[in-house]
Amino acid sequence: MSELIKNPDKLLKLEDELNKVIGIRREVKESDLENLPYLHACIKETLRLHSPVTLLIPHRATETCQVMNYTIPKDSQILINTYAIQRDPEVWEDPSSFRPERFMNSSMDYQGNDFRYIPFGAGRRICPALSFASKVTRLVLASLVHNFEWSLPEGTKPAELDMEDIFVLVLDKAVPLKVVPKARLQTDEV
Ligand code: HEM
Repeated sequence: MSELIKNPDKLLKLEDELNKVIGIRREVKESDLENLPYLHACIKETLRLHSPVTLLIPHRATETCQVMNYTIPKDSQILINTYAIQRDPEVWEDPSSFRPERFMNSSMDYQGNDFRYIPFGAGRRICPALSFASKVTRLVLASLVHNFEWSLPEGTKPAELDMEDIFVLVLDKAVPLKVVPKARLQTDEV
């Protein structure tokens, strides 16, 4: 929500997709998700920039192994810095910008097959809730954007939003987002 409020053109694009696919007379359903590629791209881009588990869960090398030119001794503790990987300028164009479009018409997904993008980890210890989390985050974001118009409290400009992250157990927003909702659906369901 913070990135969308900060980038009103992206929010408009998402509202537009929701209006076209669902219309403004009913709420979003789980079965709509497969027809909302821009929504999915917004979630992927958010997980790239603001991956909650920035160093994955610590892993251990069960045997000495070679990774590129590095020898990893048996029993080393391994931390994978997804925060750095997913903002690496050698891999990502304009890495600090919120650009969901980079995931449109792209086969890159978060299933752990592409080490440039691993917000849920990879391999045997990949997040077991990947599929659940992917659906719930899309459903919640779609419902928030589809059911309400969002604006900032008077006097706050999108460009001034504080986007600093804070590292606790997972990465969180240092300054909570304050927004004002206004119902937009023309239905009695909300
Ligand atoms: C967007 C939401 C989520 C993200 C980005 C996420 C990400 C991750 C990551 C990066 C790992 C570590 C993988 C690794 O070290 O290779 C992990 C592990 C795990 N996640 Fe998630 N997760 C999310 C939601 C959830 C939810 C909702 C649950 C539970 C209902 C959950 C349960 C777990 C568990 C139990 C593990 C440990 C798996 C193991 O070590 O074998 N996650 N998750």
